[in-house]
Amino acid sequence: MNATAAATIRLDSVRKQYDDATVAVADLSLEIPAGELVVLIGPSGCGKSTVLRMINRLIEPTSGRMFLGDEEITSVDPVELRRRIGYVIQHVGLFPHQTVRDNVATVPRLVGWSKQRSRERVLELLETVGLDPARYADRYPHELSGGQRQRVGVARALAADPVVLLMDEPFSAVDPIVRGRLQDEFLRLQQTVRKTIVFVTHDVEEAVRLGDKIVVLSEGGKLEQYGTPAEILARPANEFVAAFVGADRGIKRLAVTPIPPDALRPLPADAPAKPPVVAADVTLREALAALLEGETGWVAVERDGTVLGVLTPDDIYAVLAEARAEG
Ligand SMILES: Nc1ncnc2c1ncn2[C@@H]1O[C@H](COP(=O)(O)OP(=O)(O)OP(=O)(O)O)[C@@H](O)[C@H]1O
Repeated sequence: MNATAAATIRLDSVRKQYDDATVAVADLSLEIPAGELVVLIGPSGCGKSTVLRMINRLIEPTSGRMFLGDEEITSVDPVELRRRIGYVIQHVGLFPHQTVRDNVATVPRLVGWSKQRSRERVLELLETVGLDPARYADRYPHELSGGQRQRVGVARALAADPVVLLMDEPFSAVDPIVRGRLQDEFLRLQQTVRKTIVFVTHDVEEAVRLGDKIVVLSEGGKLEQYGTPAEILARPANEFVAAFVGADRGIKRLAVTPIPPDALRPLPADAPAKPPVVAADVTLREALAALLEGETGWVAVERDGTVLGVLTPDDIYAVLAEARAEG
């Protein structure tokens, strides 16, 4: 897929105060690098959606400035701006009386693409999000499952090749299994399209799984920490972040910690012919899952068919304890 260059998003002392004096976002400065997926998390009401909706000007900031690349977007025409920014929300908001094909073609048509170009783009995108166009393009939204509707929502948001994608709890209305699958697909999609994505969730696990970086906000849109998932789990900046990411952050860290090659032990002489095995590039979480499924009490780690060594539960524990001590 031909991707338009992604753009850096910069917020400079952005504030939103409502008429009733509620300060949703007090004074937020933040830079989201081009092509990265940054997740906003924080307790309910802390201003996550407000931040997102200020970026596409569905909510007008009270003060401060916002930039897309070098362009200040605080004062551009909001309708024109929104054509350059994809937006996906929890309940998708597909047009119920339009087919999947027409829903996805909404923005390409608005921006004046030819019928032919729009049609090709729709087919390409449906394939990309895992929906066979022959089966689904002419269905209506009510003829789809929740997960399929969410995929159409993502395809629609990507249709006119936006420079930025804003996603507000896009996967929280589907069951955990479908959510896991959508997250996996979405990560694969991001590998291809490399958009700048701002993703809101209240789910720490989702943030850790998807985010290149995570922004932890507290009430009033106050920035508590901005860092990679591994940094935030290993070294929460303060009590607020530690409490928010949870007492089980050791477990969560498994998902962002690679297998350290120097922690491997030699393959035991009495190893069975088919021990549990994982590839060397998976995380400790996958290694632990494979280990727990087998009966050996360890898991073999291999690269290109060669066993590099084995990992035991004690080794996994030691890696986490070491990282904690460093933090
Ligand atoms: N129109 C409004 N008038 C006054 N206050 C508002 C208005 N809209 C939102 N707020 C307040 O702004 C704050 C931030 O709301 P926002 O929806 O951004 O939070 P959030 O972090 O996305 O919450 P959640 O996780 O519950 O969706 C909340 O305290 C909310 O009550």
